[in-house]
Amino acid sequence: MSKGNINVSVENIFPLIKKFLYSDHEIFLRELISNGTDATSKLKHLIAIGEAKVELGDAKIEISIDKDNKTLTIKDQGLGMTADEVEKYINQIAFSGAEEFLDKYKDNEAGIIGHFGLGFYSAFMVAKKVEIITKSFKDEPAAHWTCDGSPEFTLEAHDKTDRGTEIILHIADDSTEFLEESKIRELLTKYNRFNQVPIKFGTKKINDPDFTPTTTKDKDGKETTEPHKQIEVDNIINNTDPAWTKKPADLEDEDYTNFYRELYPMQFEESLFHIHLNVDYPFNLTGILFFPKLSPNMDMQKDKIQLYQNQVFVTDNVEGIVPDFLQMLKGVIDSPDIPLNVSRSYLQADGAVKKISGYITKKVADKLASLFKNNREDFETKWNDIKVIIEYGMLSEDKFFDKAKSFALYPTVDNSYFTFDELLEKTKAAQTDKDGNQIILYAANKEAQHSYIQAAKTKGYEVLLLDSPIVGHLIQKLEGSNEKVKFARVDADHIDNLIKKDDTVISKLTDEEKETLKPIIEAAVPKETYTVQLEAMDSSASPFIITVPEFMRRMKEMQASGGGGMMGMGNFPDMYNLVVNTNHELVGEILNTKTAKKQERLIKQAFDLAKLSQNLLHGEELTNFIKRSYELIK
Ligand SMILES: Nc1ncnc2c1ncn2[C@@H]1O[C@H](COP(=O)(O)OP(=O)(O)OP(=O)(O)O)[C@@H](O)[C@H]1O
Repeated sequence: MSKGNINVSVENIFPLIKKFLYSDHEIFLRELISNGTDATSKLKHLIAIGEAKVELGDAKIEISIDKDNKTLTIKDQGLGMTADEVEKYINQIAFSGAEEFLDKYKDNEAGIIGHFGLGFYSAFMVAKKVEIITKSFKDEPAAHWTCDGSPEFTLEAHDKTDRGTEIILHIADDSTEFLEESKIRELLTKYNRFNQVPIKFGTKKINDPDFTPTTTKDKDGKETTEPHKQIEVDNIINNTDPAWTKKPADLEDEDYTNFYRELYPMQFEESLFHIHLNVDYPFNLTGILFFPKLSPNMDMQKDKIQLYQNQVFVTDNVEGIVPDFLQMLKGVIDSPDIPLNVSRSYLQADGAVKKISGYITKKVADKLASLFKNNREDFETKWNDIKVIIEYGMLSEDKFFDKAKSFALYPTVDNSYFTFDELLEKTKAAQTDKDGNQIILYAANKEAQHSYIQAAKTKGYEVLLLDSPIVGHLIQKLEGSNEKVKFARVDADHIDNLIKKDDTVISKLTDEEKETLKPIIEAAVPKETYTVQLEAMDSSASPFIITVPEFMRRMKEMQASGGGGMMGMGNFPDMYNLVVNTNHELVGEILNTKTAKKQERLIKQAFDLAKLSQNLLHGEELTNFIKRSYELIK
C-alpha cells in the first residue's frame, strides 16, 4: 500500500470544492457519469482499432444507493485504470484540472455555463470520503484509491476481477439528500436521460415477453386468463439514441412528434413544425428545434430549449448561443464546440458561438421559406401562431429581415395573406397618394375599428390586420427600408386625409361659416384632449370622426412594448383629433340652429356617437348619452 499527498502546495482545494456554488452540488453526478461514459467510449475505440482484445458486452453504467452504509456508487464497465494510471490521472491530472477550474471560477461568480469541467473532484462536494476501485482492461491487478477529503490518499491493490471502475461516495452528513432514490432519479432524468451509454438505476418488473398467458373456459363457458408472468429487468433510465442524433432522412414526422413528447412529457400541445440541425463544419452541432403554438398565457420559463454536450444536459439557458428571437422555440441543441467553462459574456464574443447562432438563424429562415413555398395554404393557417417569433426576428436580426421577405405575411381584415411585395403590387394603383407615397392601411382590432375599416373599404382600399404586440416597431423598420411606403392605421385620420388625392372636395360651408362653427364646437368638447379640425369630406361620410394621430399613437405603443419611442412620449396624455365633416347635412344644421341649447345637444350627440365608434364612451358619459338618445326619439 502506498500513501501520499495529492499536492502539498494546495491544501485548501477541498474546502474550495465543497463551497463551490452550493446550489449546484448536484452536478457531481453528471461529472462522474460523464467519466464512466468516456471510459466506455474509449474502450470501444480501443477494441475497434485492435488495441484492446476484450469484449465490450452490453457495457452500462450502474448507479446504486446503500442507505445503511451511506454510500452512492457509480460503476462502469469501461477501460478502467491501473494503479499507475490512478496515480497519474487522479492524483495529478484530475487534481490540477480541478485546481485550474476553481481558479477560473473564483473570478467568475456563477457565470460559468453549466459548470462543466470540475471533473472527478466534484465528488467531494457531497462526499466526506471517496473510494475508487478500478480494474484496467490490461492484464494488471485492480487498484483501490481512498481519500477522505484531506490532501492525503492511500493506494493499494484490490481483488476486483471484472473490468471497469467503481466510484464509491461516502455521502457527507450535510448531503444525505443524495441517498434518496427520488433525488437520484430526478438528477438522472435531468442530466442523463439521453446519455450515450445505458444507465441502470435499480430494477423494474415487466411482463415476460416469452410468456403467453393461457385462457381457460369453465363449465359455464366463462373465460379466465391467467396473470401475466412478470420478470425483473434492469431499469435503464436513458434513451441512448435520441432523435437528434439520427439522420433526418431516417426519421418520419411521427418520430419528431414522439421526440417532442419525450422531451417535454408535461406539454400537451403539439408543435407546429420542426427544424433538424446538422452541421459538422466549421463546428459540430446537431439538434432539433420545434416551433411551438404560442398562446398569450404561455409560461416562457417552461420547456425551454435544452443545450447538450455529447448527449449530456448542460443547461436550458441558451442565452448567447441561440439568438434572442429563437429562444421562444423548443427543442435541443447539442454541440461539443460550445465552450462551457467560460462566462456568458465571453461566450457572446466567441467566434465559434457567433457562427453557431448565425447558422441557427439561417436554418430557421430556410425552413420557413421552404414551408411557405411548398404549402402556402398550410403556412397561412399557422401564421398567427408563429408571427410573433418571425416579426421579432425581423426586428432584431438584419439578415433574418432580408430572408423573411420571401415568407413574412401581411394578412388583411378579410383574411387574405400577402407577402410584402404582393402587398405593394396589390395596393400600388389605388393607394398611392398625390405625392407618390404608397399608403398601407392597417387596423389593430377589427371590431373596435370597424367603421374606419368600412370607410377604407368603400374606397376600394386594402386594410391589413396587424395585431401583434411589436408591430409598431416592425412598421417603423419596414418604412425605414422602403422609401415612399408609409403605414397608417385606419383611425389615424379620416380616410381622404390618410390617402390624399388631388381631387379636392369642395366645401359647402364658406370660410366665414367655418370660422363661426369652429369655436361653437370647441366649446362643447374637452379642449385639452380634442383638437377640432374642419374638413370638407364626402357628404356621405360621418359628420364627426375621432382620429388618433399616427405618430403619437405609434410612439406610445412602441414605448409600451419596450424601447424605440421618443423620450417620455409614453407618458403623454391621450390626444385625439375631432374631424368635423363640413359637407354633412348635420353639420350644416348645427350651424344654422337658432337655439344654443339645441345646438349643444346636437353637437354632444354627434360627438358621443363618434366616441362610441372609437370605443371611447364609458361610465357617466355613456349613461348620459343613452338618456339623451331616448329623449331624442320620444
Ligand atoms: N470512470 C473512469 N474510468 C477510467 N478513467 C477515469 C474514470 N474517471 C476518471 N478517469 C481518468 O481520470 C481523468 C481525470 O478525470 P476528470 O473527471 O477529473 O477530468 P476529465 O474527465 O479528463 O475532464 P473534465 O474536466 O471534462 O471532467 C480522466 O481523464 C480519466 O483518464
